[in-house]
Amino acid sequence: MAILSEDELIQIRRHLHEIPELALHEQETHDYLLEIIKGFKQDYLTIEVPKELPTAILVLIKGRNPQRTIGYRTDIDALRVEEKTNLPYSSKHPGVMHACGHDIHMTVALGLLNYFSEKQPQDNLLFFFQPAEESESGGKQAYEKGVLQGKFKPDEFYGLHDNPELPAGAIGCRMGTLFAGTTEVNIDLWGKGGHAAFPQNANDTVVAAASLIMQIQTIISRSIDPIQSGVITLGKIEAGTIRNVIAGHARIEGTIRGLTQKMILHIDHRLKDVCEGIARSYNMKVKLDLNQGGYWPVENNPKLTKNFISYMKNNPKVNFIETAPKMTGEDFGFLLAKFPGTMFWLGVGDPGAQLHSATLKPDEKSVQRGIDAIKGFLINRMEN
Ligand SMILES: CC(=O)N[C@@H](CCC[C@H](N)C(=O)O)C(=O)O
Repeated sequence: MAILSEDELIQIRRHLHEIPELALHEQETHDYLLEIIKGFKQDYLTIEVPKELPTAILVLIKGRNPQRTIGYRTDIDALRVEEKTNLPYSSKHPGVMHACGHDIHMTVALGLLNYFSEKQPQDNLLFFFQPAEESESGGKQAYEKGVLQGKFKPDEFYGLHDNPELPAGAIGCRMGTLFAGTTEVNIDLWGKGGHAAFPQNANDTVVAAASLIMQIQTIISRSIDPIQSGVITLGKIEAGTIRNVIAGHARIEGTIRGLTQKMILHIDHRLKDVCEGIARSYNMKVKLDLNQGGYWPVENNPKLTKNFISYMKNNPKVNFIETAPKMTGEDFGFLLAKFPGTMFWLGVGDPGAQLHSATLKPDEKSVQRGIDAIKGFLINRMEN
């Protein structure tokens, strides 16, 4: 195979968009990626599917005169979102959508891999197609299961996330923290169900959950320094079965965000206090389960990121935009705590939509522009 044209890349992206899969279940995506990668020139490639993480793919391109192994990571999973774009290549998997743009991420990675499989790089290049970014901490799992060891250990690591607010193909980055750390929150309340007409004989978890949700709102406004930042979003609540039965169980699911680990732990701590208070005042069992997994703050390495920004800023073909930190989470944060590197944004020019929205329609021009900018950076990095 020769170097893929922009049209061919867009066809690949559209196919990936049609087959979104949830974390750790990315089998069709994995098989399609592998089929494409096996179609590339194989002379310098070593391809491995780690048995410890079977939907992942590692591809090492042997360098001409390697001084280091440069890692490039893309995530491959999708979200439980029902697509509403009306695109002819909309998701064929009901209730699941590439609403976070990982189809764009994968296509950019394939474009880079395709280019360097034809034009052997100076350094070794490692491509990591990582499952489970949206949940289940695929990056942390890969690290802890020893997937990124031996010849697959990067000396430095790069990865991107698409950004609908930035123009298509623009590169966004900053020194320091790019993304927040997150903690997944699950709260179960157990009271006593009963007849709607006899609340005195029951212990209503809907009322307790409502009170808990309102008290949680005071954590950000009253317990943290307003100059610092944090978020608690409770995205899901379930309780009861029918209007005239008092619910004996309620469940709330949410996520905590903070730009430093200290802030996340502080919010975690306050949440525990509030849950304990609700348990006491409503006389019911409240179980709080907090799980940070691998969603650590994404801290860019100072030296490598300075070099990355300097290349992007000084390249007249790149629209570089210095960005503020965002409260999105990313399990690349865990990998950047283990390997020095840089995470950056790729603009996909869809300012009317947000990540995770059912109408997200990334501008496909971002794919080729992203490949060109990152390819230029990688070549420059290998030469310096
Ligand atoms: C870029 C992005 O949207 N990432 C996700 C990461 C999920 C974090 C974790 N599962 C949580 O919800 O806490 C995000 O929601 O920011």
